[in-house]
Amino acid sequence: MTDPAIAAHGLRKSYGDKVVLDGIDLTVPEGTIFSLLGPNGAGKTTAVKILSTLISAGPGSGAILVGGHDLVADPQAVRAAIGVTGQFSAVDGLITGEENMLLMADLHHLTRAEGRRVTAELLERFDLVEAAKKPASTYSGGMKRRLDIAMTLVGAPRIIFLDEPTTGLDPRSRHNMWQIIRELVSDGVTVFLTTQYLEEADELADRIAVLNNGKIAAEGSAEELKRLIPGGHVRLRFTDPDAYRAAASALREVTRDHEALALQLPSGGTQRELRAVLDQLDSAGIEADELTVHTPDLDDVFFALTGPTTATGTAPTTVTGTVPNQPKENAR
Ligand SMILES: Nc1ncnc2c1ncn2[C@@H]1O[C@H](COP(=O)(O)OP(=O)(O)OP(=O)(O)O)[C@@H](O)[C@H]1O
Repeated sequence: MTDPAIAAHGLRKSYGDKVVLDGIDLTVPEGTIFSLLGPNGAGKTTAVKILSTLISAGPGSGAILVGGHDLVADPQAVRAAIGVTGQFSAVDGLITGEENMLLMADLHHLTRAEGRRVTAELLERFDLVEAAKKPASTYSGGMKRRLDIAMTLVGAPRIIFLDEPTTGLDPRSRHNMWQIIRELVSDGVTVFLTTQYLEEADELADRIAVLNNGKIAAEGSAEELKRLIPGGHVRLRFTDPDAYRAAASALREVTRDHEALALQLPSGGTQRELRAVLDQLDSAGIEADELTVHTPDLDDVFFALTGPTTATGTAPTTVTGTVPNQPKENAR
């Protein structure tokens, strides 16, 4: 197995007596997308700034390796391996998109010819050829983000930090950005993504960590995180009131909805659990008109892990633990 792209142990940071990161561990395998989620002010940007050498980690932090280089001992090597696009764009609005790109090429000490080649290639890839000669201040939000990422790629980084890359973008531009991120990863780039959009983490991330009160409250794939939360259920709907009543007495632990002639059973939605329900109905000779499986979504996970109970100091869960709060009713 190759070394992880990012391996941080006991990452700490405080501002005055406010502890922002309270000794968190982060491991991101190469060529994957890792998403750090958390409410406003949880410390996501702080983590990105530390890992990208913009600010130093707090005293007492453990070893932090980025691209295999020690952050403290060799920050230059880390900087050479990474690209960062923050919440505030590096794009200079007074010059054209192309000039912004060429400036980046200069900063990376590319030769003139190489700078022009890379710029042309990236402008093409990010659909900015038509706009290339216009001042960047005239670009839309989506175009500016694309230019920002294109500028980050001039130095061919192996690890990219994207701090809320789609905030403020419309749905189409957001989907375009997701496609760009997927393409980066298929080229072998590692992406460290912070986002407030749970749907974005769900779509993109191989692994997600939820940051709350300075700690990682839970970490896992989107599916693993969803399994942490109670609230999955199976809903059976009937058109025949007799069938509905028969099913309600045949099945245990059901919640009844008389008006809709619907029954709801807690279930993780696994094949085995579904088969058990269907077997019970079969042996009672009942057929449901509709069966739907509802699984908790990442919103439920987020609310459960970052809710008021955890904020008052109750120990949050880990991926193997149990979640203290009940999720909101899953309305989707
Ligand atoms: N330079 C600083 N001086 C003092 N406090 C700071 C500084 N930078 C960040 N903080 C505080 O640290 C906490 C974490 O901030 P950070 O920007 O990392 O959060 P975030 O999770 O990225 O939030 P958001 O989702 O709102 O961007 C906040 O309470 C913030 O006010």
